[in-house]
Amino acid sequence: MLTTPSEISREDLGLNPELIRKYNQPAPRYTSYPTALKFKTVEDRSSRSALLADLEDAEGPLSLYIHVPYCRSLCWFCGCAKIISTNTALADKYLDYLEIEIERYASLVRSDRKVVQLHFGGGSPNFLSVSQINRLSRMLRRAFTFDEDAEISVELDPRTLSQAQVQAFVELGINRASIGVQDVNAKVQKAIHRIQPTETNAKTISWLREAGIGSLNVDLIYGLPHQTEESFKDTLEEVLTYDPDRLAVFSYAHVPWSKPAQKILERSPLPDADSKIEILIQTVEKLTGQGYAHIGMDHFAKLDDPMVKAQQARTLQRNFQGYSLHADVDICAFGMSSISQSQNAFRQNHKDLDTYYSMLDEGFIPLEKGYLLTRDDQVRREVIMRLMCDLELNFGERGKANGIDFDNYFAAEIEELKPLEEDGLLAFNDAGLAVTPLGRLLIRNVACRFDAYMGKGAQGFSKAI
Ligand SMILES: C=Cc1c2[nH]c(c1C)Cc1[nH]c(c(CCC(=O)O)c1C)Cc1[nH]c(c(C)c1CCC(=O)O)Cc1[nH]c(c(C)c1C=C)C2
Ligand SMILES: C[C@H]1O[C@@H](n2cnc3c(N)ncnc32)[C@H](O)[C@@H]1O
Ligand code: MET
Ligand code: SF4
Repeated sequence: MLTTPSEISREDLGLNPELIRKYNQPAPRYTSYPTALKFKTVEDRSSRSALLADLEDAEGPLSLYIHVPYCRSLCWFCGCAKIISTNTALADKYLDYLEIEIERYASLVRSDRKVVQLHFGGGSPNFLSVSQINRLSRMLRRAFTFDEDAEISVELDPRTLSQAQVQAFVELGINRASIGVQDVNAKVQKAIHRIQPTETNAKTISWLREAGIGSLNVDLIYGLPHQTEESFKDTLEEVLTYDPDRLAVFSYAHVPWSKPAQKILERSPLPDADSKIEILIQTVEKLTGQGYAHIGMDHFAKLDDPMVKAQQARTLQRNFQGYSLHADVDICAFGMSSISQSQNAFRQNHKDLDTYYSMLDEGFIPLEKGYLLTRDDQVRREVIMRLMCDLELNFGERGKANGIDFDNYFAAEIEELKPLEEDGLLAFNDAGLAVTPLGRLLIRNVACRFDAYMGKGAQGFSKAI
């Protein structure tokens, strides 16, 4: 039986840099299985229809994702799909196309499906002006029916946020917000090209709280230039004074082959692997000592947060937005590069804005890539997702849920997990296995044992720590 320990100490983690180094290998973040790297280019009309087919008669709740790619300036560490501009008018055109896409998509799904979740991500959704936010709100409400209790969340860049925008998002219905802080140290901020004074964060938090937003998340990154254990301790202490409900503390993913601007960071001193491990251990100790649970990987939430309750109830989910409370939803994602997910398929929109526009002009759903899950994919997806969320696996239950004899189906995988038990990442028990606090940090390296596509090459993925 898994418990969510309120405090995790260095000893619990079996601090052994050797061991962490051994397991800190590139592995997917499993926001999907198979990962987006497995998606196949949509070649023709029939493969597009095949990807859309399982939307046609599907029922059940919907989760919507809207990608707003614009940002006013470039953070050199950034791994997201974004376009840098200060020209707000660009977003008018973007909204014109989002409107086409939303209407075209909505005509494919049953009109009695209710939206239980809506997330605005980016880029920076607060690149939009107040009137643009209002317009987006109208088009979503026109196309879809929202559940009264829908969870509506937005990612905000505090540096460019106004109180009027907060108000507009509140009128749209947001009840959760996530703000990018990354690091509060001035030297680090200069090195990453993101100057964000403390007062800016404080003002943002107070606007959001005053507006009645009950759930706030703060994003931080460790592994950035000039960061040390000492400097990151200050960042954590400062951010804890904001009293966020959730924290995401990401390991800096250095992928200069896909994000060339990250090469600029190579000119500054980056913490080495051992310092990153120290920073992470300190983070887990500090946050779990201050009333946060370690959900797994990079996520922390207050002990009374619904996310912690969902984890205890084994109902937590994992998708492209990270961890989520909504089970059995189809994700309909709109905008450049966004990824949709339904029972049997993943669909990704074009990552190039002009192509995204021209596909919509030509009357299509602007898909670039997609993937139809095989039966084996579905089994493995279920097992990997439960492991990532529950931090344990009940072999009997997983077998039953997937109509397989688990021990038989995964005999080779179970064998491969034995060395991980010896190294203290997990423990086998009568029912199956449970991940240890050390294993939580390396959960993607545990999960990838169930990934049929990992093989020898894990190219393109970042390391866990
Ligand atoms: C706000 C921007 C986003 C971040 N992640 C995503 C978005 C929209 C979603 C996303 N992240 C990844 C994929 C690919 C599919 C997958 O592997 O599940 C998608 C659709 C993975 C990913 N994210 C980063 C890298 C380097 C990779 C690929 C390799 C890997 O799995 O490690 C960088 C990165 N981007 C974001 C974060 C938080 C992050 C790393 C911590 C934001
Ligand atoms: C959405 C969140 O993703 C995080 N983020 C953006 N780019 C990277 C990267 N290269 N590595 C790790 N985290 C990143 C930031 O913390 C941002 O706020
Ligand atoms: N763009 C915002 C920020 O950096 C939101 C998180 S990054 C997608 O603050
Ligand atoms: S971190 Fe946020 S604000 Fe910075 S470039 Fe990336 S998406 Fe834009």
